[in-house]
Amino acid sequence: MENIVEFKDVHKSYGKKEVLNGINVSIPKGKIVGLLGPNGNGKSTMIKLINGLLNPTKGEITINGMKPSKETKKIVSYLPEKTYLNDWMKVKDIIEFFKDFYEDFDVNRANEMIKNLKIDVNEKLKTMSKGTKEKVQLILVMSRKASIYILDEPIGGVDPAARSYILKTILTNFSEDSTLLIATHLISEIENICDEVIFISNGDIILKGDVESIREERGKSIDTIFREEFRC
Ligand SMILES: Nc1ncnc2c1ncn2[C@@H]1O[C@H](COP(=O)(O)OP(=O)(O)OP(=O)(O)O)[C@@H](O)[C@H]1O
Repeated sequence: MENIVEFKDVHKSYGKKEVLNGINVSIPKGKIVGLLGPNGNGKSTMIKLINGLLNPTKGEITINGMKPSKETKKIVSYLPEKTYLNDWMKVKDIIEFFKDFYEDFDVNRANEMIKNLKIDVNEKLKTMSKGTKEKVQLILVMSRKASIYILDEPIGGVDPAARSYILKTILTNFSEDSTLLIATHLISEIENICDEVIFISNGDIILKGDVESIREERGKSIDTIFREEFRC
């Protein structure tokens, strides 16, 4: 199976603190992959490394065979944990901004989702609730025709009804030759859309595999396995 992202012996330290301890993992093309782990275990660090926002202390990361660079940014659609958008912008201005900035941005797809979620295009991000802001950002990211979508905690602030709509929308828009990597704590919500899961614990990958096979082998849901593995 072809892989879109590969981590080869990737270490990452912040000062003296090592937070990734030599990660070897690959993300296959065409799959929806859940990156799961408790707070502070290295999920965002892995995602920032893929996006070239951080450099590994040791080891190598490739996306479609290329190191993270300007070229790889063209094929990666990334939803960061914290917004980088200007608060004073209206939804319609942000859509224009994305249209100008990304060649692969599908305005019609964005407008349709905005309409279905009853978001006012004249509202500024500044005055929106946390959940609505999250919805807007997710819509923008999912409206690109990218090779890989990377979502860092995308639906934490969104109410359950909108969550189902959003997950459904992700699936509807998802083309079979693209890949989705989703880091989240909301495992029960996403386990039914994931093909594969990766568990990260203290900077090590402790479980990786096909969701169906893991469930069958252990006779438990991914959510239950997670709760057992990371019991406080
Ligand atoms: N800029 C930084 N400087 C120092 N330490 C950092 C920095 N960023 C992250 N860390 C530390 O690295 C570890 C991993 O953090 P990371 O954000 O990757 O975890 P996470 O699994 O994404 O957590 P969460 O689920 O809470 O977002 C944590 O102990 C965190 O405190």
